[in-house]
Amino acid sequence: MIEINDLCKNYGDKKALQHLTLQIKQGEIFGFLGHNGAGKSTTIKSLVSIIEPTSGSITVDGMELKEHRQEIKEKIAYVPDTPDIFLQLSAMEYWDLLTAAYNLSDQDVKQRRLQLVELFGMGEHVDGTIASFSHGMRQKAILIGALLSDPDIWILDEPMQGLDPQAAHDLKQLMKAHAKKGKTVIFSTHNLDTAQQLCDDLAILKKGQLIYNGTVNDLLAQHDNESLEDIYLQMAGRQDGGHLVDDIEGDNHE
Ligand SMILES: Nc1ncnc2c1ncn2[C@@H]1O[C@H](COP(=O)(O)OP(=O)(O)OP(=O)(O)O)[C@@H](O)[C@H]1O
Repeated sequence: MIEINDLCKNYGDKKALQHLTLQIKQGEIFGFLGHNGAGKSTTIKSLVSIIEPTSGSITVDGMELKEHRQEIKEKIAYVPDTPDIFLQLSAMEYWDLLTAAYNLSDQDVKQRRLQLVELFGMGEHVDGTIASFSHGMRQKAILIGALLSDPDIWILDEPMQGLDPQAAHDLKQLMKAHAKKGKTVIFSTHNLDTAQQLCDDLAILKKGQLIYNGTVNDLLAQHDNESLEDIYLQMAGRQDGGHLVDDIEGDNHE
């Protein structure tokens, strides 16, 4: 169980996260939704100790993150929202680096790495430098690296971004299978269909504040016959901007 209690993050005057409180249960797939700048990555980076919250706390299995940082880090695999890292390394060198950083033996990860490379169709690219990869191939290389160690908690920041439909489908299957094993999967997305397909619970953030926390089904049940997109846009979207597209493109419906 992950508990986020009254978490706040300020960047100067900017309140990126305001009093966020929620729980993420072991074995569930938990999704963060929200417009650009809503605070999804700030929450995720706080969970993986990349940024220090201004106030509030995070506990993982009863352990306070501030006091058990290393122990908790070892339970987590993290995929950042940009795959443009370690560009000068080859994919294999990058995976070897992670294998060493996580204290895994090459023997332990070899089979899993081969399986992941085959699944994501990266076989012919293992010796290519990450700099030479397309955006989607970089994303696949980062995903394979993160998933090498089969950790208790996956935290994936917009993981489908740039993936082709096959890879996106395969990743969703992996996420479901990981949760089915009793492990926890946390991800952010802008894709509402993906959220609807995968999430046991979700949080919708707006301008750093939590505006919904619960199941997709409960959210749909609260709004008779409306699509998740309509509900989401009513909750998180612009209140008054219906005329903007017509203003830009001209209203041809006279
Ligand atoms: N390093 C930083 N310095 C200053 N402000 C920041 C920094 N990182 C994020 N912010 C601000 O904090 C707010 C939340 O940003 P965050 O990256 O968490 O949003 P997000 O929901 O992940 O957005 P997106 O969907 O665009 O990735 C934004 O207003 C952003 O400009």
